[in-house]
Amino acid sequence: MKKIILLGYMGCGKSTVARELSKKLEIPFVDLDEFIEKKLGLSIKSIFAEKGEIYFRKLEHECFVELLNFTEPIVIGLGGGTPCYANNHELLKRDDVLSVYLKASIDTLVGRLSLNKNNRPLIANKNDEEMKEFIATHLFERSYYYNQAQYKIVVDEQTIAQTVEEILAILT
Ligand SMILES: Nc1ncnc2c1ncn2[C@@H]1O[C@H](COP(=O)(O)OP(=O)(O)O)[C@@H](O)[C@H]1O
Ligand SMILES: O=C(O)C1=C[C@@H](OP(=O)(O)O)[C@@H](O)[C@H](O)C1
Ligand SMILES: [Mg+2]
Repeated sequence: MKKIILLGYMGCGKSTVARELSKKLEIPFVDLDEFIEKKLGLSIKSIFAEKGEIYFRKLEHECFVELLNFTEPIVIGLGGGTPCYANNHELLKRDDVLSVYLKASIDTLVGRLSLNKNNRPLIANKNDEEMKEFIATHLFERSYYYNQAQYKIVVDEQTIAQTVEEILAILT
């Protein structure tokens, strides 16, 4: 079985959907952010604050490559920025991976992230209005990279279970 990689903007549901998908498939789930946090013994928030974003991006690339070198089947939830740095988007096209972009609209993302921004250093200090403006621009800049995924699912009207089912349908 190929390694399954979920990508997309912060709040699109990568971590949540990847966890549920791994249960259904009975294969391990690794969240790239959690893998990095365990490796350093620091939260993503602390890595950004203490070491800076460039340091994080280098580490994120190394950890992504390390996960891709696992030989067993695995579901990987990327961080929102992963495909957009260090040519990581090229790795989404490998024959041994199945990459899926979970595409969410600006309104969906703002709705989810405004309740859930404290551990996301890029948006932690923004109010709802600033966040909408930021996400609109940022999503536009990042879309090129997200669209390098092999598959795309529009998740706005979907429950977590429905998104999982769509990914399972791709696999069959
Ligand atoms: N239909 C849905 N699909 C995925 N996540 C959803 C959905 N509805 C609400 N959520 C919530 O949105 C948040 C998505 O966060 P998360 O999985 O951490 O996203 P990401 O890892 O892409 O940043 C979670 O709190 C999750 O419970
Ligand atoms: O979009 C980004 O650049 C980031 C997304 C985060 O992951 P989630 O998409 O899981 O929130 C995390 O990797 C870090 O805060 C940076
Ligand atoms: Mg996540």
